[in-house]
Amino acid sequence: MRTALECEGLTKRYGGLLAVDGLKLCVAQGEAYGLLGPNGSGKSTTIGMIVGVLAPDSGIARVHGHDVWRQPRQAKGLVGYVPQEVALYPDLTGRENLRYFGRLFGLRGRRLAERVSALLDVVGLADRADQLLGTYSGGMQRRINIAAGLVHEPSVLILDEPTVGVDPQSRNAILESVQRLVADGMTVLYTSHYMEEVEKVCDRVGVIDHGRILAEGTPEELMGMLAPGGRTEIEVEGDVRAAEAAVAALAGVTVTAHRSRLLIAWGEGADRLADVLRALDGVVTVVRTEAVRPTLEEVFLQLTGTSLRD
Ligand SMILES: Nc1ncnc2c1ncn2[C@@H]1O[C@H](COP(=O)(O)OP(=O)(O)OP(=O)(O)O)[C@@H](O)[C@H]1O
Repeated sequence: MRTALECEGLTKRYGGLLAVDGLKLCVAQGEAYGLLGPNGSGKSTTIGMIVGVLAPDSGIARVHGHDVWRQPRQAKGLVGYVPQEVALYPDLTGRENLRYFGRLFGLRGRRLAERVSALLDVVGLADRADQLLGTYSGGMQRRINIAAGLVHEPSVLILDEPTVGVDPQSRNAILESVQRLVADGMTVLYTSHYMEEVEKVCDRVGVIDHGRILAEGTPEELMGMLAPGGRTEIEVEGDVRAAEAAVAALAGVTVTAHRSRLLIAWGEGADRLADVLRALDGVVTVVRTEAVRPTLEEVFLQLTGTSLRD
């Protein structure tokens, strides 16, 4: 496994505020890593130090082994950075905007034209390419911003909350573009405070708060931390309170009732659905049983005691 991106002891203070606190991060080549945390948790500050626009107080960030501060040219050339703010020209078309960024990176002639066309395809905007950027929706402008971050063929793409404030259709288009890039081998660092996004796009997720990674793992691993044995929802017909009491009498099973449904949390390694169904026999009619996946939001709540959307 080759490391594409690594941070060690990365620290940044703003006056008395410790925004990023000794952060350690390692992203393998071809991996999509999600930094998931609420507003103010230190995501943008971390990214600023990785892309070389913010000087760390201490610690180091490396891209393919190049120190971002000691070898900035090599490191920055390998990174495509998509900031939260759209930094484009409204009076140029989408294609002209991308041509402009391509020229900044030394592309000319046919190579530039081909690269721009390919990028318009990646972000799904080929059909709007020759209209003025000012006529695009906010979400479309974000997609051109992503294409601009890719113009110099970086090996690592860093996206800072790329879907904030965009309409659902554009949000899906953005997620699909990132998924396509990952499938084609791009290394991605993706920040978000939406767990369903990092679940969809990322192989591994770090939960960040107060500038520290609190937990790290695949989305499944993070969810497994919450209810080790998983949970099951059982829809019943009849006296749901009597059903709740019958299940509560079983050892090692936690049950709560909501309307016509029982939510059952199993203890570690103990899926006792057969026992539960036996306990319900003659008390209520079981209509449906379904395994429930915990959300990353619940994981975050458990880790930090605060909601992800604070
Ligand atoms: N230039 C600055 N001066 C002072 N404090 C700052 C500055 N930039 C960020 N902060 C503070 O540092 C902390 C981390 O902010 P940061 O922007 O990195 O978080 P974030 O997770 O990216 O949040 P958001 O999604 O709101 O951008 C916050 O408490 C923020 O208020």
